[in-house]
Amino acid sequence: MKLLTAAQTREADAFTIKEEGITSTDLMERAAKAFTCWFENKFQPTEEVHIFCGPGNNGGDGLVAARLLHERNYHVKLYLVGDLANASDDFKVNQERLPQDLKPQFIQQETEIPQLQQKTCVIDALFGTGLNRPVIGLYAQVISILNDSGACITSVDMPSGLYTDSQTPDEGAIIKAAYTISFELPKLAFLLPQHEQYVGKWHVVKIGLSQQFISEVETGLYFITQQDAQHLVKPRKKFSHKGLYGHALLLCGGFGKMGAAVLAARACLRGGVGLLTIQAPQVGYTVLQTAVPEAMTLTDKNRKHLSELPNEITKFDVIGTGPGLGTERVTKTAIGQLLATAQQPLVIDADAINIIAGSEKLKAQLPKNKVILTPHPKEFERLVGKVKNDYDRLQHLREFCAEYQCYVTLKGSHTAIGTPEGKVYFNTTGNSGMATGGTGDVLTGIITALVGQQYTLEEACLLGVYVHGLSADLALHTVGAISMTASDVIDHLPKAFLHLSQPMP
Ligand SMILES: NC(=O)C1=CN([C@@H]2O[C@H](COP(=O)(O)OP(=O)(O)OC[C@H]3O[C@@H](n4cnc5c(N)ncnc54)[C@H](OP(=O)(O)O)[C@@H]3O)[C@@H](O)[C@H]2O)[C@@H](O)CC1
Ligand SMILES: Nc1ncnc2c1ncn2[C@@H]1O[C@H](COP(=O)(O)OP(=O)(O)O)[C@@H](O)[C@H]1O
Ligand SMILES: [K+]
Repeated sequence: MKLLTAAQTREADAFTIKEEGITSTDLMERAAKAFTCWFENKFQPTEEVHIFCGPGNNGGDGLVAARLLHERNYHVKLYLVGDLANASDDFKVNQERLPQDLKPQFIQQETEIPQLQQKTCVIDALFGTGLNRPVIGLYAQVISILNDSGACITSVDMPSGLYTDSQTPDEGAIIKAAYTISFELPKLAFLLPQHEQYVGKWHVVKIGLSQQFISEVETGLYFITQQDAQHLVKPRKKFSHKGLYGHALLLCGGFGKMGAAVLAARACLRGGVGLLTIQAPQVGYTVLQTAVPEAMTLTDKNRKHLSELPNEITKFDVIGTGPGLGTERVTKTAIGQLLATAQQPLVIDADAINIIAGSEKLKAQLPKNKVILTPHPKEFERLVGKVKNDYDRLQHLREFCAEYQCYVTLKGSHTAIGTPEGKVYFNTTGNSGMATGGTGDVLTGIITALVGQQYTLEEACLLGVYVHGLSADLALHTVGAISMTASDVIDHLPKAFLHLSQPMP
């Protein structure tokens, strides 16, 4: 599914209005109804609801929500903030439509800003996607007082003051919402960790924006939905055999870190690979043969560290490497050999990334259109240098993928997948239970398995991160976030694949 910029969202609104032959006021009514419907499910009419409206259409939504909630017997207090001489047309229409017994209070100076009790229910309709400069002055004072009050703030479409798709300047005030209710699609800003304190929990409510416009508009930004993931899963054929699902090689593990190889290998098997061979240093032999009996194990000549590639490397369909390797000199040499000789796709993680990041020569040797790198943010910075903020990180992601013609799954709460053509996909599954050692090794195993099964590199990244997060979401029900381990994520992979294999409604 696509993510739209603020400008594209405005175009989508205008297109929908024209296509359906409705007025912008009608669309506003529809949007505010969708918002109110969510709100009514969340908050009881017993509480006071304080609604703060700005001068544009976001404020217009606030006015409609005030009218609708008032009709439903909520105790509404309505505040219209700032100079309303240039308020939008739909704002003015809806100000006229307020019932007689719902009198707004006007806030034109700081002394008129109400002091709210902790936990007071607030709707923030100051600014949405039309924000065009940082919020300062009176609006910033309102935002600051609301934030400091400890009120429970629900933002309409966007937390006011936050830019939709670019870095908000430091001087701009931003609402800290508990909930943000976005119209039709999520916004890029919601997916970036630096905005967690502003966006709170976000939900999307449908307002019937033109599907034709959304399908035709050009964007490089996407988020992965369950439907997308379901479309990717390839059912198995009745007369299939293990030879059809790929022979994967994992070059993983080192002294004291053989667990990483075990996790990657188990995840690779649960990811559906046909055959799996692991090459590991000698200390890993018994561990791997015992912990992962389904896999074949080759031992390195080195006792503690990976130092060589297997002889018959051409027989493997995909090679995954990195988890638990360490960065010993011998291992660096082996990774250099791998990049120089491997003909098959490579899934590169953890210490293999660190080794490559430390050498411009190795970076230049990354084979084009054959590599998936799976760094966490620190590993990514080792590859590209220090980044200034989350937008800068995304820019580096696009540039790196274009320069090296590779795929990168930049891991995080919403893992971002960069492609050589400049697209970025955000994952929507996963939870904080995954913030524990070894979950990244599991992802390496899953993606390696998918590439082995002839998924394209892009498909393997998209399905891999989605199913990885989905497993953790399913694990949440049984083990919770605090106790979750990487092994729990592997244990729930079967359920996750079953979930995605069910026929679509
Ligand atoms: N279009 C539609 O049909 C639909 C739109 N919908 C809703 O509309 C929202 C977008 O509405 P919008 O485009 O009117 O912009 P909005 O976010 O209200 O702000 C613009 C106003 O704020 C002002 N302003 C801007 N920055 C400022 C600042 N820093 N400090 C002070 N002032 C500032 C700016 O003033 P100006 O730049 O002219 O001085 C202008 O008056 C969208 O998020 C959704 O909620 C839904 O109802 C669905 C149908
Ligand atoms: N708060 C979170 N929400 C969702 N996913 C998370 C969260 N924290 C971590 N993850 C996921 O867990 C994995 C952690 O990977 P990584 O840091 O490489 O772990 P390790 O190196 O210990 O294996 C990534 O796939 C990441 O997307
Ligand atoms: K808002």
